[in-house]
Amino acid sequence: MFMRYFSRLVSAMAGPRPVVLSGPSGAGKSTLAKKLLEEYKGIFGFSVSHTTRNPRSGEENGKDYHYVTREVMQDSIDKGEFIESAVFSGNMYGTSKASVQAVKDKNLICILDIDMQGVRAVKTTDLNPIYVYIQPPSLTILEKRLRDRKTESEESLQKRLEAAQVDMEICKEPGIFDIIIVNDDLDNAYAKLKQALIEEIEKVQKINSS
Ligand SMILES: Nc1ncnc2c1ncn2[C@@H]1O[C@H](COP(=O)(O)OP(=O)(O)OP(=O)(O)O)[C@@H](O)[C@H]1O
Ligand SMILES: Nc1nc2c(ncn2[C@@H]2O[C@H](COP(=O)(O)O)[C@@H](O)[C@H]2O)c(=O)[nH]1
Repeated sequence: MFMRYFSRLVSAMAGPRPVVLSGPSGAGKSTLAKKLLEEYKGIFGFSVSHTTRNPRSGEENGKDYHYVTREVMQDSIDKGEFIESAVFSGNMYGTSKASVQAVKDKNLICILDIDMQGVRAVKTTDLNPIYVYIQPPSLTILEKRLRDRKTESEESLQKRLEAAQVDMEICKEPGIFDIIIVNDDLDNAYAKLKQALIEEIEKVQKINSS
């Protein structure tokens, strides 16, 4: 009885579990994250990563990413300011401790959109997220979606497709992801994502209404 009460208290104090969205570039992670943030205002918060890549048209510094130089990013990593960092398609990306803390401070479910190297690194921390893998229906469809997005040079596109093939093998490792969602029809994929996160969503809704 006491132990049950104690473990509930500890889990309430820890706040909601974060959610990691991973999967190949172009699989639909940011599309799905944006839908969660839009539908559940005051429930989810986005961990704004740092990157050395250039902003795409329409992206905002501090909202989509913190855009920094390699020197600034490396210096922050060396100072221990990052939970994890990785080089993806020739650019540096990383999750700062401050970005996650800013979301946690508001008692929101923190969404991390990170690559497979980031997943491996987060697994060595005490963040305890729900790991969701967003899978494209096929590599052919992934390539079409990436090309249609018109954000990548041919070189970047090829690097991303190569990484996608590796990712799609790794994601089969037992226990690495809590759920794999095939993003074929967007509405179906989004419904599955919400279902996977319902416990955490209800936890925050309860806190907000009390
Ligand atoms: N279910 C879907 N059906 C058709 N197009 C989709 C679907 N989901 C996402 N898209 C489109 O595919 C493209 C890639 O999606 P998105 O940018 O969300 O991928 P991502 O996984 O966040 O990629 P990255 O890792 O490069 O940031 C976008 O143009 C998006 O509008
Ligand atoms: N390990 C990390 N990966 C990250 C982070 N932020 C984004 N990403 C991943 O990078 C690729 C490419 O993103 P894009 O915006 O250039 O298309 C994608 O797979 C993201 O998930 C991070 O902080 N750490």
